[in-house]
Amino acid sequence: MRLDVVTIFPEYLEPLNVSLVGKARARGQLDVRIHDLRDWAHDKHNTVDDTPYGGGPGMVMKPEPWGEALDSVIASGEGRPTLVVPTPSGKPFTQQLAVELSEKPWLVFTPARYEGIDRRVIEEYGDRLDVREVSIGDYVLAGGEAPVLVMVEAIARLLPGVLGNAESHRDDSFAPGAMADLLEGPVYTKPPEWRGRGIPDVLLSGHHGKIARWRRDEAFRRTVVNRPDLIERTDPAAFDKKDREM
Ligand SMILES: COc1ccc2nc(C(=O)O)sc2c1
Repeated sequence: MRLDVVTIFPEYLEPLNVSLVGKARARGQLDVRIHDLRDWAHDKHNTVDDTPYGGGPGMVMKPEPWGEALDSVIASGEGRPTLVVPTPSGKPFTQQLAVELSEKPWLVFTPARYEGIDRRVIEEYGDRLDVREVSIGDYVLAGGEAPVLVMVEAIARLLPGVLGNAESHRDDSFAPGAMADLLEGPVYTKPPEWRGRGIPDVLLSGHHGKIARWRRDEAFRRTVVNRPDLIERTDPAAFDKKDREM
């Protein structure tokens, strides 16, 4: 997968050089290119914003630098990328969307600052590309760079060979399957006792069926407490089937 990010804060994307994404880049599984939008702002001050038509607070990102930047990025690759536009007014970023985007050959992210990007940019590229306007959640941020980091991690970990243990996907919170809409349950590791706290006996029993059932029950319990909204979405039949397999 190729992945481009156009931003006025390239340094904000430094975390894409480390850990899971950094290793995937080093292995050649991910081709990440970060571009400074100001390289396409040609006035003396590399201006990328201006006052909003119709008045109102703040500034709006000008269409010209974005148009030149996106034309340049798109011309530098093969085929047509999917444009991912982080915006508070976008559709929710979900695990399902992460899976869908992880199957695309080329993503271009356009994190905004100020009050957002002139609407005509989205319309211009929406005429020829698959454009996804996406929000990572209902809270107020100052720009789209942090959402890009979140989305890239969620997407990159789904790429073949990026996560060491293929099994790791299976029990992810929100991953497809009988645990599809349950949160992950508690996890434990050595030492067997820590500050007087031990390990649940079932995890030491070696009985895989009982362990699997305990983990599912704990996931269910945590979901009821923290995300009761997900319980309605869980298919009881999948549970019964899973019970029979354990
Ligand atoms: C000005 O650019 C912004 C501002 C807030 C914001 N919030 C996002 C989110 O995903 O919630 S993307 C985004 C972009």
